[in-house]
Amino acid sequence: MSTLIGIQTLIITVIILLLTASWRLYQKRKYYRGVTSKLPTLYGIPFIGVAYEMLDVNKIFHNMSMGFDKINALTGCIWVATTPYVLSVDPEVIKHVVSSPEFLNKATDEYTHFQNGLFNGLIVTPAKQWKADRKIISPFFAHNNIVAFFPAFNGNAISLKNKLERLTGQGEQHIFTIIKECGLQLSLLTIMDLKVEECSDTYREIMQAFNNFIDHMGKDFLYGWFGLAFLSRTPHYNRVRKYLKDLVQSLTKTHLALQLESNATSNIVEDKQPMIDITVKALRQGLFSEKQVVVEGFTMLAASYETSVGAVYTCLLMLAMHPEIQERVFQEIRSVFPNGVITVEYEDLKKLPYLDMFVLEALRLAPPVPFIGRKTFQDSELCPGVILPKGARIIISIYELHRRKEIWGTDSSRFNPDNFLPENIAKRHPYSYMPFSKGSRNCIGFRYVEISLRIILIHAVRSFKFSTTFKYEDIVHVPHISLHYKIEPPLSIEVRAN
Ligand code: HEM
Repeated sequence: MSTLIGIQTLIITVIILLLTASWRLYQKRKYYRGVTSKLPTLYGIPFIGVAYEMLDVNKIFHNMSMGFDKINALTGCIWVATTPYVLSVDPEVIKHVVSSPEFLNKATDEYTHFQNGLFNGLIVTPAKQWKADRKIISPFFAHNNIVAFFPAFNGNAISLKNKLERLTGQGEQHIFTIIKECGLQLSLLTIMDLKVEECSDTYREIMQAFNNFIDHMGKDFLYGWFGLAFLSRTPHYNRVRKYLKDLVQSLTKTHLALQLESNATSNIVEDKQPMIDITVKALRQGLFSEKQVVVEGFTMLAASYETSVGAVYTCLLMLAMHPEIQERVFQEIRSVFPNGVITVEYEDLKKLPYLDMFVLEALRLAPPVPFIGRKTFQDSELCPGVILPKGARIIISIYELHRRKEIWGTDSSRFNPDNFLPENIAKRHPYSYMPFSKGSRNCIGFRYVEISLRIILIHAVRSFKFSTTFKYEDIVHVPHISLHYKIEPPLSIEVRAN
């Protein structure tokens, strides 16, 4: 008898839960009817939406591309579980989104992995606080400050070159770890003013902790799509997080003491200012709290490292996979540095237009940040006739935008630096290409990386010839915190005679 009552109670509970969930879904669909009646919409299965399309990470970019083909439009709406997302690869819509103040907030669901108490700085700062924070940090990215870091950029590129040299003549080798080591060293130096000896235990510890942390964040990001982010928050994640937090906190304290000691009121600006000097100065002026100094430092460290190392690896890979293009890049670099490269100056960078085109094309086909997401904080017009209600999420797939056939032609996936000949650029909408996003909330570090990346390539390409047996067509990109490769192809490195 009691078993029967138990079953009855269970059935009634399930029915009530189902009815409540259905009612909430109905209300949500009603709330978004103004959008879904105007934009082509993929509803998928009730309560699941098209989430099943995202289960296989290796196919996400492919499925997204198919999705746009299915709706036969450049802007549409998809339901993932019970949440609608407006997706666009329409340059005109994108222009409006990234330039309008009502879209300045980030789509919090897509950035949950940043909310770990360390990384939740400028990238995810709510719009109302973001402008002031960005202004405080921006002197680090001022032209003169970046140029003052040229010796650091050159030193780092030489360090990478020396490490690659040890792999020459040894067949195909995995070089991504080496690139990451050098990338982290550069970020620690320019952002945290921390120079760590390569063979030291501290260096190994930081490297390991940082990579572990990024791996955890990657899981956090992928699980987060299904509301399961808590699965990634393991005790190990917390330990690594604490180690890194303590590290940045102690660096902050040291810098604060140094600044106070040297001259508490001095306004003399050093020739180059690592970012920590700028944020600690803001702390002294009462513009930042100590927590903000730590969070912004860490955010910058991670934002610069993860994206830059991906860009360096992609560029070397593209050179290896396209020998004729590599030869052109090399010949151009040789014409500017006929006797080899000792150091690269700012003026040298202006003499390498083909290298520029090559880099632009590499970031087109493998943009390190493949998606960006925004959220409306009031009802906002997306495009004529379509009003997004408050709280609507908009995803811009930079990856897909950079490959649309409507924009880049029928062989849009082919690696072709000529896409960036001035006459070809002129034919395209300016918002067809945006590896660093656009508008006021674009990548604050884009000049930093444009310069540091080119310096690395100049040193590397002038010294070595890269090749690989891995085929360009077999590359599979997967989303992580930044764009990753399902398989990271190994490269062969040979020393150039001259
Ligand atoms: C190839 C390398 C890089 C690429 C492709 C890249 C791309 C991007 C993109 C697309 C955004 C916009 C993100 C969004 O709206 O969600 C962004 C934002 C940002 N990037 Fe980068 N980035 C790169 C390197 C760097 C470097 C080197 C730094 C720092 C030294 C940096 C710091 C930041 C920060 C702090 C933001 C947030 C800006 C804000 O919201 O005001 N990035 N980046």
